[in-house]
Amino acid sequence: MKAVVMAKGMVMAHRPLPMLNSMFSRSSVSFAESVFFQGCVAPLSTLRARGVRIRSYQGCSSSGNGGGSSPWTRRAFVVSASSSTGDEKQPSVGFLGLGIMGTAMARNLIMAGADHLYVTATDTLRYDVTVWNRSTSKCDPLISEGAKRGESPEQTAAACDVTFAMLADPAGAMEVACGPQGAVKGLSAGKGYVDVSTVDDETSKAIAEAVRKTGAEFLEAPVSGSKKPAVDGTLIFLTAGDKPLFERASPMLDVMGKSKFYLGEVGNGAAMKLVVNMVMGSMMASFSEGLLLGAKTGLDPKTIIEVIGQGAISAPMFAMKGPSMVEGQYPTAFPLKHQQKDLRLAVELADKVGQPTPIAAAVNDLYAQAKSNGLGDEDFSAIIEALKVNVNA
Ligand SMILES: NC(=O)C1=CN([C@@H]2O[C@H](COP(=O)(O)OP(=O)(O)OC[C@H]3O[C@@H](n4cnc5c(N)ncnc54)[C@H](OP(=O)(O)O)[C@@H]3O)[C@@H](O)[C@H]2O)C=CC1
Ligand SMILES: O=CCCC(=O)O
Repeated sequence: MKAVVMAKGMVMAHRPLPMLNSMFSRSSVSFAESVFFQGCVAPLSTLRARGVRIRSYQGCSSSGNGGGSSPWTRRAFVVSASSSTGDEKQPSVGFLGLGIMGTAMARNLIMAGADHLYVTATDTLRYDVTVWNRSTSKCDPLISEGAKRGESPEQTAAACDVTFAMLADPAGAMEVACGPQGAVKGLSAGKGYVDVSTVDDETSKAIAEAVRKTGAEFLEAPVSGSKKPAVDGTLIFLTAGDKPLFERASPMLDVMGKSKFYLGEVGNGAAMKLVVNMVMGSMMASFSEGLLLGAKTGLDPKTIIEVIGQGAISAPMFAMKGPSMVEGQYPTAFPLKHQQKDLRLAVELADKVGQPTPIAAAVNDLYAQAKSNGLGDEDFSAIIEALKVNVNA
């Protein structure tokens, strides 16, 4: 069993156990007390009093050497430990796809248990996490933070009770689930596969069918919320599929998110996600047009953002992205290429069910053009650049 003893979001680094022990036994006991009272880190004595045997640990620091009056201020630790009984089975969790979202989500699973440290020793780190990514180097930071390395999606799914997948698009999700070394090959009765990628309903249904043929259960669970909510563990899960898996995976979803919706049949989660992102893509394009039109008429874009922020159309997205858009900066949280993929999938879904979506269709064309102009890896707020090009053309 491992115990996580840290505040969420801190940067990890290795430290030897003797150093940890000496930190808590010498004059820096004040560190242990002060951090404990801030609710960040439990002193080792507290862990031991709760029956946890310390084996080894990794230290971490949020800001260089701590930056406070004590060199240990704002430091925290991940401790590999065993309980005095040692007979609990840790649920094993696989995570396939360590991009912007997957890395942050898997990290929260690795860190799970920090909030429970004060409850019982057996509540310390609840998950034994195995990670896999196509570009293997993306696994390294999480391995150093306590995860195991998966050799392939197949091997990861075979080794884990529940496996999550967070892939770029339908093709990636299919490849990882059903490809030659796909997760489906490692699944069997009793296991679960949770696809949190944003895909269309047909892809999700095809993966569900392949998963269920193995006897395993399937849940689609695309997320609303971007990089920061993924880091903060405040995503919104839009789930559908096998209810028993929803229930089994709920504690894991709660580690990564702030809320979850269960929407019934597979396909409903995908549809809900596409509806939300269709609206979001149009909002961002419209906001961009407003900023550029205002600027052309001589208005200060910062004042436009302030006025919008106080009225009925205020949105956290405008307040968050607007100031950097005005500066021509687009730090990537949600890549533009993925926003275009979601618009394309939403328009295809609308076609399939016979619902006109002329606004989304036009906005999709705009994002597609921005992507072919080299903006695909920028944040989707870079759509404003495509409008600058159009206006000048
Ligand atoms: N970023 C965001 O704000 C949000 C994104 N989403 C959705 O989540 C998903 C992931 O997004 P994000 O993390 O931003 O994307 P990234 O582009 O950062 O990561 C994509 C991941 O997919 C992997 N991948 C792509 N194609 C394949 C393939 N054929 N086989 C194996 N692996 C593949 C990549 O592997 P490799 O590293 O090897 O390239 C990488 O791990 C997307 O569906 C996106 O629409 C949902 C909510 C918010
Ligand atoms: O799919 C990406 C969603 C981004 C967000 O909800 O902010």
